[in-house]
This record gives sequence, structure tokens and C-alpha cells, in this order.
Amino acid sequence: MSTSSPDGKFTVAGDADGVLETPYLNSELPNLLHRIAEEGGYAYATMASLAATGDIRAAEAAKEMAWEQLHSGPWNSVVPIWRDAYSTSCMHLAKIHYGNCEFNQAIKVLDMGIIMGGMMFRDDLNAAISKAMEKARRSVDKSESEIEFVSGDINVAEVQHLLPRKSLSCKLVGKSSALSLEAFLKDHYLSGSPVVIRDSMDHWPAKNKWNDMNYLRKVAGFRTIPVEVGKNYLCPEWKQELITFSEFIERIRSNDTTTVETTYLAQHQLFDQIQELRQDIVIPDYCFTGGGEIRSLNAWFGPAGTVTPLHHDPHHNILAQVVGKKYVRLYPASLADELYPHSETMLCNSSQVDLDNIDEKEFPKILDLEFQDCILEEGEMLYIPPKWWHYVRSLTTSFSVSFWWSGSEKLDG
Ligand SMILES: O=C(O)CCC(=O)C(=O)O
Ligand SMILES: [Fe+2]
Repeated sequence: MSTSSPDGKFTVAGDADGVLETPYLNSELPNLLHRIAEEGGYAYATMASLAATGDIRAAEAAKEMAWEQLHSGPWNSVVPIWRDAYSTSCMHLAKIHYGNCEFNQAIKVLDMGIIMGGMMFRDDLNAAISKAMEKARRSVDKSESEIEFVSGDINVAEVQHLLPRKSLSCKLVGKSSALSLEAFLKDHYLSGSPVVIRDSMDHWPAKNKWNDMNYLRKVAGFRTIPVEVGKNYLCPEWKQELITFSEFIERIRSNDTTTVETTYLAQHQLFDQIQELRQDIVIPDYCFTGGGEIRSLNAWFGPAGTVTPLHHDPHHNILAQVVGKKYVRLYPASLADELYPHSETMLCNSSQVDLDNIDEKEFPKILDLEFQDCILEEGEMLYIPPKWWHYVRSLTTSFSVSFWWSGSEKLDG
């Protein structure tokens, strides 16, 4: 049973550790509620004050009110303070679950606060997650043996039928071992030319850890993550779901039964969310050569058969292949007009052409275009210059990390 003290902190009888400390939230809450009331959120402010005393119904109601505000229009038109209001309510609810020893529920609600909420109380949320994870882990069966993802050797002839037409028959992306920073800058970054860099991530802890499902389950199993379900994001049946990392690992394991739709943890800033996984990777020095700024680190984790359709991104990109293999095809930025981009603003960085099933009548030019491609092997990193079009298909269970960075104006012009 949890009880609350006048300052809103929770204590649990007989369990000195039964409190989630939230120093920043405690000091900032009155100010936040005042500002929200000024925005017209009186009802929220009242509920949130009650929630701070441990009232679970009030905590749920406040969370619901903030959720409605987050979904009242396009994401970028949401008044930012409502994002902090949402994470505040998640925190209040998590404290109550934690006090009741419902650690998985506490973690779930804290993750929602991280994924959907603002940055104001991020440190409190992260600290609370670490504490709840520690508790949750104690109840996990420790006897599980190591289960490795099987990525095995791929025979190109065996996978050729899975790849788009003409794959691996034209120009392959060059592979370079121990590429110096100077050579990268001169021959690739400045000249806008892709390259596969070998032997540059052997020291990453992730290299030895991420192919062990039990490790991933241990550090992230209880965490909630957004996944994509369906063929790819351009298909009408495609949807997004929020599931736990453990549920996702189970889906990967059962993916070879053809009835299950492909689930992909794609383009998610997982390393902002899960600190332990962030410690397993290292930002490659190549990302700093142009004097620019890191824009985002994204995780791409899924079974064999995930497809990211042909599209381009505005930034320099190093796609690091930690577990498994992927087929990647690249078209230069200069071919944009011949690649049939979608006309709607939201999708204008994606091609209308489905490379897995090309409609030759509608898109006759595509078959004659020159491209470069490769099989990106475990332990290799691919440099994709800004605006280069890319199509990516996983050939095995695969976990990649992309590092997007912007160049300095001086160098990029
Ligand atoms: O690995 C993938 O599926 C896509 C990666 C990608 O599009 C990127 O890193 O920008
Ligand atoms: Fe991309």
C-alpha cells in the first residue's frame, strides 16, 4: 500500500526503496500547473495537483486530458507545454504503480512519457526508469541460456530472387578497410560518393552483445517501443503499434512463419530512450570530419524481409550494421527527377516506384538508371551522402544504427 506525504512524495510501509524520486518535477510542478492553467487547462491543473498526492484516478484523468491535447491537431501545432503536462501525468501514475510494486506498469507509463512527452522532466523520467527496471529485473528468470540471433552466411545466389531486378549486377559500392579520416573527407564526404567502411566498429560493445536476445531482453525487455507493422510505410495496410521490446523479440523469433506480418523497429531514437543501449555504441569519428552537427541516432531492428522503400534524407548518414546483413541500393541525388518522387509534401522524399514490383508501364525510366548497391555485412558501415536515394532490405535478422549529421556550411556550400 502506498501513502503520500504532504510534499507529494510517496512512501511505502516497510520498504525504504519504494519511492520514485522526482526532484525536478517536485520543484517545477507548481510553476508548470500555473502556466497550464493560463493556457486554459484548469481542469488538468486540478487533476494533476490531486495526482501528485497519489490519487490514481486523478492521475489517469490528467494523463487522458493531456493525451487529448496532443491529438487535437497536427503534431507540430500542439502547444509545447502540453507535452510536459503529458510526461508529468505519466510520472505521477508511474509513482503510484511503483509504490504498488507494479514495476512493469510503471515502466510502460514512463516510456509513454518519454516517447510522447516533452523534455522538461526527462532526467526524472530516465532516473525513474532505471530504478523501476532494477526492480523489474529481479523478478526475471535468470536461468535462461544465451539465445543468439542466427544471421549465418548468405550465399548471394540464394538471395538473388528476393532482391529487386538487376541487383548486384552493375556497380558495387566500394569497400574500404581502415579508411583514414582524411581519405574519407576528400574521397567521399566532399565528393559526395558512398563507401562501405570496414573494421571501424569492432570496439563497440554492441558487436558482442546485441546478437544475444537475452541481453536485449534484460536491458530493454520491459520497455515500450513504437514499431511498424506491414509491408512498408507506403502501403495502405501499414500501421504503427506500441509494444514492449520483449514482445517485439518474440515477433522476430516467430517471423519465419509466413502468416505473421513483418514488424520493424524503424527510425526510432531508441538511444535517447534507453541509456544502456546508448552505451553500447560509439559515434564514428567520420561523423565529425566536416565540422557539422549530429542530427539524430536511429535504431533499425527487425527480422529478415524488412524493406525501407526508395527515399532520400537531407543529412549525411552512416548506416552501421551491428547484427545481420542488409541489401542496400543507392541512386545519386542528381537522378531525382527520373525516380518519380511522390508529389505530396509529406512523401516527396519517397519514390512512387516499388522496386520489388516495378510497374514498367508507369515508370519506364527506372530500369535504365544506373545505381550502386551492396550487401552490407555485419560490422560494416555505409556512408550515404545527403539526398542520395536508398532502398534497404534486410536479408537476416538485422540491427542497424544510423547516424545522421549535417555538414558545416563552409564545406557543404
Ligand atoms: O535500414 C533501413 O531499413 C533504412 C535506413 C535508412 O533509410 C537510413 O538510415 O536513412
Ligand atoms: Fe533513409
